[in-house]
Amino acid sequence: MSQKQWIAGINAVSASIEHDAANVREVLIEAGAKNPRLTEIETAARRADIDVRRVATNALEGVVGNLRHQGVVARYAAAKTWNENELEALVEAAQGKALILILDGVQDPHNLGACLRSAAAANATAVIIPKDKSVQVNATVRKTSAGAADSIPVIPVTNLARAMRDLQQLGVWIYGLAGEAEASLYSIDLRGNVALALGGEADGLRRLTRENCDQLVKIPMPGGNAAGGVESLNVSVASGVTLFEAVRQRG
Ligand SMILES: C[S@@+](CC[C@H](N)C(=O)[O-])C[C@H]1O[C@@H](n2cnc3c(N)ncnc32)[C@H](O)[C@@H]1O
Repeated sequence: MSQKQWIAGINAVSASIEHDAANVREVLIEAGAKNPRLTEIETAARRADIDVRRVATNALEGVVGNLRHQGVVARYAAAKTWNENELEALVEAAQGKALILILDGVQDPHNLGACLRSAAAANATAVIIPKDKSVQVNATVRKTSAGAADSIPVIPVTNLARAMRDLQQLGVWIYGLAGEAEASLYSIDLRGNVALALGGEADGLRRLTRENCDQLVKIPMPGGNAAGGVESLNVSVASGVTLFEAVRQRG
């Protein structure tokens, strides 16, 4: 069953109309707004047979709260939601080339959105997030992901350690990304069934997650601490670097 979600902002709404009009149920535009891009959205929505209404600003805020809406929001029938029972079929369908991103406790919706965008661009199989202690896919994540939140399977799991063991049973090798690891990302083979586990902004990989990885690897930072006082990369940057090393190796 699909879920109704609101998306906000000029780029997000126009992209949804352009790429996925069938799932856009309704567009609300701020009454009296003069921005020509809003008029373009109105025209595109009407052309795609989507209901469009001009409404007061507080009606827009009523549906998306504090999210920056730039005068336009859309009610979107989001893509299918996934659950952990579907992981096995996804891994099997990848035919020995599953590429899974595990995000252990990412809190910032912009970071999760950026990770999903990179994962979709890398043609990853799925992204796994814990149901607890992690931001879930919400309107901000959807907006930041530029549509990826609805194109890549995002699987919230109740027990991340158990999901990792299930993946290992399916023949998936799990690499944990940790700045203090001995081995370098560039020394490992990422061509088979692999999962890449990254930690949240403040705490990194939790102990149990770390213990369930087959190997920990680092992204070498030549400047490191000495150069700019930087101890680690942002989780979305680290995800992008790691996913695209896998893409490079897979040719
Ligand atoms: C902002 S960092 C977390 C920093 C956190 N204070 C810690 O102690 O790990 C978020 C995640 O990005 C990944 N990461 C960041 N820099 C990395 C590096 N140089 N090598 C490997 N992973 C890195 C790790 O998975 C980390 O948990």
